[in-house]
Amino acid sequence: MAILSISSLPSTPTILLFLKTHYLTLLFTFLFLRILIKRYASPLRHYPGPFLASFSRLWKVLSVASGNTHLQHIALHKKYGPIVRIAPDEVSVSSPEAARTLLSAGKRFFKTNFYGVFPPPENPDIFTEVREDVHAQKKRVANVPYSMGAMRELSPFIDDTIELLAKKIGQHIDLDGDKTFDLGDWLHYFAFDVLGEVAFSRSFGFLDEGRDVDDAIKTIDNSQKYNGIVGQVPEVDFLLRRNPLWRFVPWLSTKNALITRMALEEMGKRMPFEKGVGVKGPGGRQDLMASLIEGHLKDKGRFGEGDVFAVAHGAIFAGSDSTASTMQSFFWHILDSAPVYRNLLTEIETAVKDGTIPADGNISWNQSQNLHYLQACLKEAMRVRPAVGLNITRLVPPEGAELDGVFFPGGTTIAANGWVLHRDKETFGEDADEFRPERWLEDEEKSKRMERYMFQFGGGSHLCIGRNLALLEINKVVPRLLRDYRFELAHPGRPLKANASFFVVQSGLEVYVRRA
Ligand code: HEM
Repeated sequence: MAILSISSLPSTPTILLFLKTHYLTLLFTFLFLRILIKRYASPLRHYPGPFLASFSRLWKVLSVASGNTHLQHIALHKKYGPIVRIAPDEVSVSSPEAARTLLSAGKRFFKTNFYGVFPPPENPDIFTEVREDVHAQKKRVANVPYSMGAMRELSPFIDDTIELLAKKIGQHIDLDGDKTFDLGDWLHYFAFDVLGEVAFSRSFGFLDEGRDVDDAIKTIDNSQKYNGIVGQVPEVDFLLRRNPLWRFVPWLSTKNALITRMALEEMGKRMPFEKGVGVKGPGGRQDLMASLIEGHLKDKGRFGEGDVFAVAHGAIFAGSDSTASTMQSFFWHILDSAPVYRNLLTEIETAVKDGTIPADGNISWNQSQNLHYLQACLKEAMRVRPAVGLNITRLVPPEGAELDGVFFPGGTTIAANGWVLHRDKETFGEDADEFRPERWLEDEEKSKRMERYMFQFGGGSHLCIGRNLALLEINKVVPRLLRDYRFELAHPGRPLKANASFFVVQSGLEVYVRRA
């Protein structure tokens, strides 16, 4: 047997010379091999999808950066079927049954690192906390102020905000009646001001000033764009926002943003928490911050001071664009369809005549629940245009798991997109792509089944904590506006502009408005 002597090995300078002269060939060979391994050595290799996605997460980054990832996912599933590979280790599923299992509490499909990119990085809140046990502890405290009972206590402050919105619409009619009115913007201001009242017993002043005060909406939207894109490659966050050098770039700091400032100011006013004095909002109001502080005082170890700030701050981030987007979708759809708008107005007018809802002033949650066609329109708007446009993602537990009869290996990321799930024909009917509120009123059993597969608020242990608040304010403001005003799209047939960053941020809901 020939023995290789040390002297026959290439010397270091020879290796360096080889690397220097062939580095490009080596680089391309390495990249080519990497592509082959990622694409073919993966247990997900059998699933179809875009070529780029089979070996790189770049497809996801580009998709989110385009702002159209929701529409791209609908198209992907139409082209490739129910399971599509959207990254080397990630598939998107279109089956609502699979999504139900994926989001079910106790099935151990935990959140991916995508969520960890959302601020504040130093103290995760309920949305961003990916450690399931820590999340459960925090959510137990935060669930209290978000219950429907607690929300209804705050109802008078939502009523005041509705009054202000109605007044502003009235002023527009008196001064500029023949000009268009951007209903979408005003609904956004409304959602923001409600959150200020609910969280801190203070209005943010958006409706008062009729503008995006301190560019708060813009700041959130820009932050969401960053979170959405970088969330696809979360490790990049350590080079950017989590990079200690980042905080020395003053214009990138969000410390001075209106919401952060207000949350910190309110916390400051109610300190020191230990004494339990002054914990409530002005006038002794039990607002979100007061409840969170009380939760902290009960168990400081599990719900720290940082959590009080993070959860209150997170409410504004998670609750404003989402609620605004939902109301914008609702109004656009009902105004885009003359028969739907006519039916809705007939229902409202009849309800006023028979006393189901009052002829003036605000409408209560219970009264609104009796407007069945309105409820159907709302569900249908949340079905065809859910406010979350990016994928909800979860990791398959290490031992692997089955979703709707298909086994996925441990560590696979599973993505589910509401825009895709809500278009499932088996569940919602052959015309699932269309906005048709009547589908909710045809058959009680069918309606219950559809309800089971609605994901506009997520599901399981991560079900949206703010859904009671969002539904309460929507159910109060929408029938009030429909009763008191008549709207007409300024650009009939023109779709809303929509950009999915995490929520679908929409614009272009311009209307003509007059008194009813
Ligand atoms: C119509 C309005 C809203 C919609 C459509 C909506 C939608 C959602 C969805 C789909 C999720 C699940 C995300 C996931 O698992 O990846 C979620 C979670 C969450 N939402 Fe909402 N949301 C709305 C309003 C609100 C409001 C008003 C607040 C707070 C004031 C809020 C706070 C949260 C929080 C904190 C979470 C994280 C819950 C958890 O992981 O346990 N949301 N929301």
